[in-house]
Amino acid sequence: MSEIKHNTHSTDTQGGFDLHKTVVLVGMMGAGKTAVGRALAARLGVPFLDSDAEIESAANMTIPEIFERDGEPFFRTKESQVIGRLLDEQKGILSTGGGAFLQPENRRIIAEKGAAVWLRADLNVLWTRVRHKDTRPLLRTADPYATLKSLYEARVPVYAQADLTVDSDGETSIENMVGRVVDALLARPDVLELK
Ligand SMILES: Nc1ncnc2c1ncn2[C@@H]1O[C@H](COP(=O)(O)OP(=O)(O)OP(=O)(O)O)[C@@H](O)[C@H]1O
Ligand SMILES: O=C(O)C1=C[C@@H](O)[C@@H](O)[C@H](O)C1
Ligand SMILES: [Mg+2]
Repeated sequence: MSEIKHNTHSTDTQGGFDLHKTVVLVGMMGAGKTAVGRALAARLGVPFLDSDAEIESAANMTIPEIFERDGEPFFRTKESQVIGRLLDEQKGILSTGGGAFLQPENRRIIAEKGAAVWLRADLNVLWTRVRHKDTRPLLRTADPYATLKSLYEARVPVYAQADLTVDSDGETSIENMVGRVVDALLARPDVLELK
């Protein structure tokens, strides 16, 4: 009987991975930075960090509460501090908030200490993922779709400055996205290698 040969693919890896720098997930609200980031960290066996979650637990408030009480500029300052600290503390997967990569100083520190991966998704896909949730203060407007669209148009050229882009279409499961990100990262041996 002939032996069945498998392609060498991220999903077949059993020997583990060597992560050389923190992978920083960037992209719009609903891109899957948190959901894909958590599953990616589990796949690679590395810590998962989320700047939004860190800010919420440090403040003991939700992001909408922080925006309401202290304002967006305060949140952005905290976000930069948290991203800087997390990049210094340990290597892992760092999911950022949707606006984090817009700040030039954040892009500089991410480029210096990590590798940025843009999780790209079409506007309509993002909208279906965020429309029923009230957890994004920037979308608390009279026309949240129009707000999402204008943020999308303004931000896409900035996200495109990430080191790598991984596309998510409407049908892509979170596990599939993890496979796509792993494959993209393995093409960058300065970031990720098989053991
Ligand atoms: N590829 C995917 N397939 C199916 N569902 C997804 C996918 N990516 C994300 N989702 C779902 O979309 C919703 C938003 O995802 P998530 O919270 O990870 O986005 P985010 O990029 O972290 O957004 P934010 O910038 O607001 O933190 C979640 O319910 C998540 O499970
Ligand atoms: O896109 C944004 O600017 C934001 C996205 C979320 O992750 C949070 O960081 C906050 O709601 C702001
Ligand atoms: Mg998130």
